Amino acid sequence: MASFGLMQRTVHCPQPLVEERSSLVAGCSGRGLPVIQRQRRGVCSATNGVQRGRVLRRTAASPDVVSFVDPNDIRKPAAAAAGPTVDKVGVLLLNLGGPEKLEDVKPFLYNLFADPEIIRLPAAAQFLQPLLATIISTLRAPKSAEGYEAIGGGSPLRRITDEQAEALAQSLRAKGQPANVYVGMRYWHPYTEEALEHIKADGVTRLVILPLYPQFSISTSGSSLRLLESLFKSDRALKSLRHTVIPSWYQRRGYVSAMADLIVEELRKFRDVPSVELFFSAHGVPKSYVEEAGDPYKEEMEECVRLIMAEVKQRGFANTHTLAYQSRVGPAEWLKPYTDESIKELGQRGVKSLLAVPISFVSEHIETLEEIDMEYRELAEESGIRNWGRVPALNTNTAFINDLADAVMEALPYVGCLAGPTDSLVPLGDLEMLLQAYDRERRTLPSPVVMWEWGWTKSAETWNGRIAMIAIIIILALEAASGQSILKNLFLAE
Ligand SMILES: C=CC1=C(C)c2cc3[nH]c(cc4nc(cc5[nH]c(cc1n2)c(C)c5CCC(=O)O)C(CCC(=O)O)=C4C)c(C)c3C=C
Ligand SMILES: [Fe+2]
Repeated sequence: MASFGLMQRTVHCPQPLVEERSSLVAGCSGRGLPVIQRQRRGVCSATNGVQRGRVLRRTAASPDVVSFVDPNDIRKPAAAAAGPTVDKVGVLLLNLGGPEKLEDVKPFLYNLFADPEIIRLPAAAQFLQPLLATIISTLRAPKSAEGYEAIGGGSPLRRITDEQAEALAQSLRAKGQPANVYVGMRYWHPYTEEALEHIKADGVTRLVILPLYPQFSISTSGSSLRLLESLFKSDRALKSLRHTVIPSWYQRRGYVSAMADLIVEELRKFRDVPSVELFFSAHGVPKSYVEEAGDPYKEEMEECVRLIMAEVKQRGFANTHTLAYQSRVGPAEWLKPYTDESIKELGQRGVKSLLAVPISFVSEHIETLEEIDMEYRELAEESGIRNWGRVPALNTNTAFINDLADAVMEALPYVGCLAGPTDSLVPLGDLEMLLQAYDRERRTLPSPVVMWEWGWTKSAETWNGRIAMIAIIIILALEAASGQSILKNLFLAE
């Protein structure tokens, strides 16, 4: 596995470092300042206490959170740096976005497949990305549209995310921390760019960036953060906006407990509760993201499930569980076990009752409403599973939203602590650091959709790109001539 230094070795953390906590509580004064947090509970992921010159330290807000601090990166505390300006707090919720009407499906898919974090081509072939995105979105659109039609003609994601934003603003107000909450979607309206325009127009002075994905993945939070980084770099006003990022929060007690509440509530609806298999279905990612680029997603997912199961057990339920990965797109290998294969296998093993728990996402969306509720439910029935249940997404669950509000308040003291004349999104290279932790070399990833990686030298890479381009032109020409879709079977394999 390449370039995944932060996650490679773990050391057990001693008890909270009390002296350091107090200096950090006081609004980032002291020697070094807390920045992006690679969070672990009980166990910290660290090499040996120092990571590329950065000191690992517990944060004030969360004693079980470890921050990376570069002792050379000392800037003024946020309060002092703010001067006399009126403090206006903003929270930017990052999400994926979804087509609201059937006509939106194709352009939405184009945006998704044009994202280099979804299909990362070799350098020499990057100019092909728009062409590929056009081809793939055109081929995928009918199948996707069928799914969106089955759930009422569009994605509920925008509505639910807006409701979450409103609920979060209310919760923050109730906790004595008023804030404007903005929604920035990656692939559909309201786009991240639009949210940033509002943030500037409203005169926000401190911004907390909160991806609505509990676990970090290159393809989700990573993609949104990379986009933000480039937008911040190219805008003078944004460059000086003090901000911090909460990269993932799957291990927060409030989130884990809210998930356990929902699971237990659904479990109790079964007649024979102990026999129910808890079936965590996570969104998949290509295996190469994890194994070649060091995406922490799989590790965070497994830990998340472990924490939720521990909480469920503590509440007196000793049910067995399975974690599987759904929604594979294209022919490349994704994280295993696949949800469909797992369901069949459970059926063969004689499981008769199954409670599906969607785990990668906190809103209802096409993959819960169509894939799980319709496709997997049918498959479960065919596999002999007679009793089926599904845990709802958290949406605006009060305990969950209150926990997000706590996360924002815990992050606020760190906003802008290290902001200085730097180009990086989070103070002084910490987005860089976060992204480098899994993706230092920005290696070419075998695309989830098409693959032609067989070179390993610069010139081979160039030739791969050229050959790929020629191949695509030939395929397009053949398609045009024959009127038949040659690529279709590839992309619609799932
Ligand atoms: C092709 C690669 C894809 C990767 C990698 C991927 C990762 C990933 N996605 C989510 C959450 C969502 N995905 C949604 C839609 C969606 N995602 C892909 C492809 C990849 N996702 C496609 C092609 C689509 C469109 C729908 C379809 O055709 O299947 C959505 C939006 C759902 C909605 O209601 O509109 C979400 C949410 C996660 C969490 C994730 C990796 C961890
Ligand atoms: Fe997806």
